[in-house]
Amino acid sequence: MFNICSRNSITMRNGSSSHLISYLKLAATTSYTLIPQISNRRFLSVKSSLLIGLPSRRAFSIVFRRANSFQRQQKTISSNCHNCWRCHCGGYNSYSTSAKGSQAEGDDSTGFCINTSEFPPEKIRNFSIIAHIDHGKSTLADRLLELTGTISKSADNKQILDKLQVERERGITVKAQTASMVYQAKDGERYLLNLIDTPGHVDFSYEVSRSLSACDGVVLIVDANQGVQAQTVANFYLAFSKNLVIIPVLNKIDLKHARPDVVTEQLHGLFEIPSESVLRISAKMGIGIDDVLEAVVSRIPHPTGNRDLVTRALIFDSWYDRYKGVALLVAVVDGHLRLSQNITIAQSGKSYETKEIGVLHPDPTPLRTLYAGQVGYLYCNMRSIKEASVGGTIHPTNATVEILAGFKKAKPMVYAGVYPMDQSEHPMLRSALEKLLLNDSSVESKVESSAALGHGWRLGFLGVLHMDVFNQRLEQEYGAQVVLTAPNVPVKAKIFGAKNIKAYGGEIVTVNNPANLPDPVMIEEMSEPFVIGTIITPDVFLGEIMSLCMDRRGVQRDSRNIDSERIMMTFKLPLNEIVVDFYDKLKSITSGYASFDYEELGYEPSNLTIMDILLNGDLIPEMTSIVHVTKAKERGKAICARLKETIPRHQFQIAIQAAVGSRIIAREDIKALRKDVAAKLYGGDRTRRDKLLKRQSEGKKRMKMIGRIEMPRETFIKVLER
Ligand SMILES: Nc1nc2c(ncn2[C@@H]2O[C@H](COP(=O)(O)OP(=O)(O)OP(=O)(O)O)[C@@H](O)[C@H]2O)c(=O)[nH]1
Repeated sequence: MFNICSRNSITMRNGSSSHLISYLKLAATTSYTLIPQISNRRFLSVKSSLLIGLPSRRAFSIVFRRANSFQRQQKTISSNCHNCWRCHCGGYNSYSTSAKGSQAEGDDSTGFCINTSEFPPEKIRNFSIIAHIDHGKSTLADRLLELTGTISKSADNKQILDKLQVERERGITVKAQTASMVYQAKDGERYLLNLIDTPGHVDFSYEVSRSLSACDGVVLIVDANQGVQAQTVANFYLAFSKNLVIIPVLNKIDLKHARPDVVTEQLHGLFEIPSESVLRISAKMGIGIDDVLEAVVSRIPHPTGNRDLVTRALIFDSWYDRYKGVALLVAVVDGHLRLSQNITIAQSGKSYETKEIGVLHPDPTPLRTLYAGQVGYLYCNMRSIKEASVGGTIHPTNATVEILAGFKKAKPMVYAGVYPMDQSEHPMLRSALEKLLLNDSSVESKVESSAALGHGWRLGFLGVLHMDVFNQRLEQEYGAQVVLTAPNVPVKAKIFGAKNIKAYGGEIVTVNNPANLPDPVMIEEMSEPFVIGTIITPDVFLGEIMSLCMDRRGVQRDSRNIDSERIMMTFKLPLNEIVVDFYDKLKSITSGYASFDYEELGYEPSNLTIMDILLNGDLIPEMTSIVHVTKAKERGKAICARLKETIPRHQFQIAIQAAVGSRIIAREDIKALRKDVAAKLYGGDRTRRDKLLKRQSEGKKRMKMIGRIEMPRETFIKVLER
């Protein structure tokens, strides 16, 4: 009997059940028994659509067989196949075939029935793929998975590891993904390769830096056409600073305009990478992929852990499963992690029993043990997100171990308020946020409330794209409709006067919400965050880029040619000036040829001021912002004009004002709705008409003094939304 170890789950993720149907048909017409790799629930949820077109009741038995066999797998793992994660039989059968069903029984030639205990640290390689955005990381990951037989070859394999809907829609990776695969190297040995595909955009660099902690080397991809870009530089130095082995790879050599020699020269000039160590591949066409695998095996060192020591595992990611609770992604450093083992998280001191343990292959694939050097996931009935600490050390309960170095906490660059559309949805939004925050540990959250928007949260993100993606994930994955307020960067205020310092709990107050800024009379000095921005561009755009940066209060630090046409410039820029639309502007003036990346420089004193918005003299705290003195007028005018467009006309005139202290710096008026009170007059004395008009204008004056400005919630949202 054969098991058909298909890549069904991948087919499902792509939104098509056609492959699965064909396997089922195959199973129905032959004597095969299908034991697919996807979870019970997903399988059963698509059951009805799978049954369409299947010939007999046999199809039913296949479906139910799957459900039963999965449960059996949890309970009985036979001695035949202790750690069989490849064929997923859980010890139920000794041998299996590939998805093509072409293997004969007992044929182990492509590595079926893998026992993870076979792979001591020397036979393991943990590596990440890093690159500038769109240089081909996920495409290379697809080819590596195909070549190692982890997934079956198919034209449908496009960015398999980009699992989130937002990633598929935007075509970018936002979440690092892990996949384990087995590779038969040219030296005749079989290696367990744990690959982590990382995001390229600077806003997700925390994902990259966390992933690198579980790796011993990286594959640095550079597009052979575009050459070195800003994030290539940032990623290179990140890997370099962590002492990781770097395998430089030029991708897209199939492109007509590829310039592999020029790009190799760039790598040599910028990073002193020897030209002969640079691999040339085309991930799309599948050229040179085995060279990458060979380089991974031969150049990247194996993990240094020891199986005989007390277990220590580093938690480097987590996510939430609706049915199983919190999943932890771990890198086992020493010893081993077993099913039904009592473990403790050193940082929290809390203990659990492991309920499921496995590897991502690339879908969660249960097994019994994870050994030193291996990377996998575990469920341990953890329900609360507060218990899961990314960067934490797992050890056996009752053992004492040295805690592993964790991660620096991510420093949010941009803050925004998140409120439910309707306050009745507050509990639902809270639960959605908790789950998503578990999945994205770089987001900071704090409860806050606003008179206009009710109870909500102030969230800190690594950038505006990060904020957008988070918002989209809240909507798509949790159905939460939220109001996102305009993003702002944090500022620091230095307070003076012992009494004030005591009241604010310190001399320096970090303000994430402009409405919470201490009274300006108490502030001695304000500082804002600065960054070092790196721009790589063809030199013809030099002039426009210089004026854009200067307009954004930038100061040039450095400039150097990276080849005969391209230049790399660095600027010191205030984060506030680049956070929203700088990159878009840069792309538009350079027709998309420039790339931009930045790194934090810290806070520096700056001439900042607080700008209030008043409606008929009343302060609207939600609209308060902190701006540079030189930009206040421009910003004030823009906000007043936007408010004028969105506030509906009232019976009385509305003055919209932007003020810095007591000085009004911008003003717009919304004219009153005019009722023709003299309409019913037919002739008569002129004084009768004047009297009516005078009474009307007095009424309006009174209304203006006591009348509330009706700002429908939607109006508020429109102005606050970016
Ligand atoms: N011609 C050609 N195109 C390629 C090659 N590799 C990738 N691409 C294309 O480049 C685009 C980006 O590829 P991805 O694999 O998504 O790039 P990425 O680096 O993972 O992107 P992010 O995750 O967003 O940073 C896709 O349209 C791919 O089809 C290649 O070798 N040749």
